[in-house]
Amino acid sequence: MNGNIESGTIIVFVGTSGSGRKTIAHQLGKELGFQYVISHTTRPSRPKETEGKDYYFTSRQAFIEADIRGEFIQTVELDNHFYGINKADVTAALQVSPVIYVIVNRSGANKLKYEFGDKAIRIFIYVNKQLILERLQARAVSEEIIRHYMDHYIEEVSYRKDCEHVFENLDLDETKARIKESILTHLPATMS
Ligand SMILES: Nc1ncnc2c1ncn2[C@@H]1O[C@H](COP(=O)(O)OP(=O)(O)OP(=O)(O)O)[C@@H](O)[C@H]1O
Ligand SMILES: Nc1nc2c(ncn2[C@@H]2O[C@H](COP(=O)(O)O)[C@@H](O)[C@H]2O)c(=O)[nH]1
Repeated sequence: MNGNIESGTIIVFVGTSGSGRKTIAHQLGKELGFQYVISHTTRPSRPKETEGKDYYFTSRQAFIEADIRGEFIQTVELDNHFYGINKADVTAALQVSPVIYVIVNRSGANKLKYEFGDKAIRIFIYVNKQLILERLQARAVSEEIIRHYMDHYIEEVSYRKDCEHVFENLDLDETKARIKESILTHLPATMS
């Protein structure tokens, strides 16, 4: 393992935005007792998002200053907004649970793989572009967010070849069951 990251397993949920990553990650995290590491972001919060639950929403200046102090394990800039995972949040989460999880894009997944090595398990979740569009429209998501998801689709979907496990999320319960089974293969039997 690189850097000073303590030993522990990190489940990295990655994939195409709108494919159901958050739904699956949080439901499995709750079921299996994994601790979530909340990202920090400079993007404005969206309807129904809560500070300290979905993200830590922060100003651009505060984010940059924290980055200069070396507080982030990884950062990315997407559509003029910064996102990052704070090292102290990772440390704190690992004190609560030996298995933690994050939801990030491909560059974040790459960096976490580099830092955690074999202890990072990348779970790639996707559905086809048309299905994402239909799901977003059914939820009356804004045109701006839909465009944001669609713009990054090709870049994100091509990352699946690099991940430890890949899942198409058609039936939610079935996908969750398959992901759970895969995750458990990486953990001691006492955790199942
Ligand atoms: N298998 C499924 N079938 C139908 N709808 C689903 C399925 N899985 C998740 N959804 C729904 O799709 C929507 C998007 O899911 P979610 O927010 O979990 O996606 P995401 O990939 O985390 O997206 P984001 O990029 O916003 O983080 C939610 O309304 C969720 O309830
Ligand atoms: N590399 C990182 N990616 C992150 C982080 N937090 C969230 N994300 C990913 O960014 C996109 C856009 O998110 P949105 O909430 O604005 O739609 C999505 O793929 C997230 O999973 C992070 O800390 N690092």
